[in-house]
Amino acid sequence: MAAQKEPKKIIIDTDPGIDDAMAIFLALRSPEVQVIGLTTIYGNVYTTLATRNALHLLEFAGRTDIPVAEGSHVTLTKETKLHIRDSVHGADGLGNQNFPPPNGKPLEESAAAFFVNQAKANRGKITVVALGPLTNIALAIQMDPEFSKNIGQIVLLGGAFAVNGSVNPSAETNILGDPDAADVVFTSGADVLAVGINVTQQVVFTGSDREKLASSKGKFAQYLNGILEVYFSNYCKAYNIKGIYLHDPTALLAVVDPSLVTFTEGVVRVQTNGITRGLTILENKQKRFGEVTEWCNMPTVKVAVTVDAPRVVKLVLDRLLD
Ligand SMILES: O=c1[nH]cnc2c1ncn2[C@@H]1O[C@H](CO)[C@@H](O)[C@H]1O
Repeated sequence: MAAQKEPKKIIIDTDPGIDDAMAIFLALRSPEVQVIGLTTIYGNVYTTLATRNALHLLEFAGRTDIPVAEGSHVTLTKETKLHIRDSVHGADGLGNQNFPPPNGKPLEESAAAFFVNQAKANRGKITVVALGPLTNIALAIQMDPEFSKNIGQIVLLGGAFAVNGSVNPSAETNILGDPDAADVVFTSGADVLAVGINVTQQVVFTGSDREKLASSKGKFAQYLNGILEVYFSNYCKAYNIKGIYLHDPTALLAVVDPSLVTFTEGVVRVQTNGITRGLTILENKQKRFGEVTEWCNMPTVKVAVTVDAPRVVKLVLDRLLD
């Protein structure tokens, strides 16, 4: 028998968030990964609520052994006017289900310090799965010049490569949340895989998939079926579809099983101002430009280009139904 591979140590940077909750439960149900911490960030909700929801989700899962480190309340440039997506996720971020407040507390350590210290203690062994704006990771990069070398990989849900954004035609939600932080992360030299909505919008979880959750007796399936109501109704209004895009779960599963996506490689820069603020531009190498550009001599990243959508949906159901 082949030797059992050691699970990948992951830290999930999250703004829970309905599809974040789905991704977190998938991680907890996947033997291929070991969740060593959650870090929180604003995005779908404000950071304080993200922390509360992260603690709540771990308590629901019976996994209070996993620490939560609270992240930044402001963007990298200290902006406080944040883009919060509570219309998509409900005012509480978790589908307006009136869950009780958690008993636990976050660590004293900030999310950025947690990243720096964990990466130092486990050189090259940690994968960050980033499901919200990239402020905490940019702060870790600024805090420790060795961080981008110490961290194993950063798999992030973000960007809209050559397709319209999700907030406006140019920008995807997480990148628009903190475009300056995203540009720092993309140009940091770390091993980055960006899973953008050009890929995740191919992964549709339909009403009949949701019915499978509803008829399952599993506690995760039941919980998710409840919080998904708000998410489905927003997608019906926004995209006129009877299904939802599995953004965060796809990024998480790309870590669990890297063969689910294919990727290309190149330099990515982020527009940080103007009407296209939040736009992610990948240099596709089809042309050697005659002049010096903002993409020249920058480290490359991986950008997902295809996904095996049926296999992602099947894996989601396999892991969540029982
Ligand atoms: O319809 C939407 N509009 C804005 N943000 C969304 C929507 N659906 C999900 N997300 C949130 O934004 C990221 C994907 O761009 C995901 O992290 C998800 O939690």
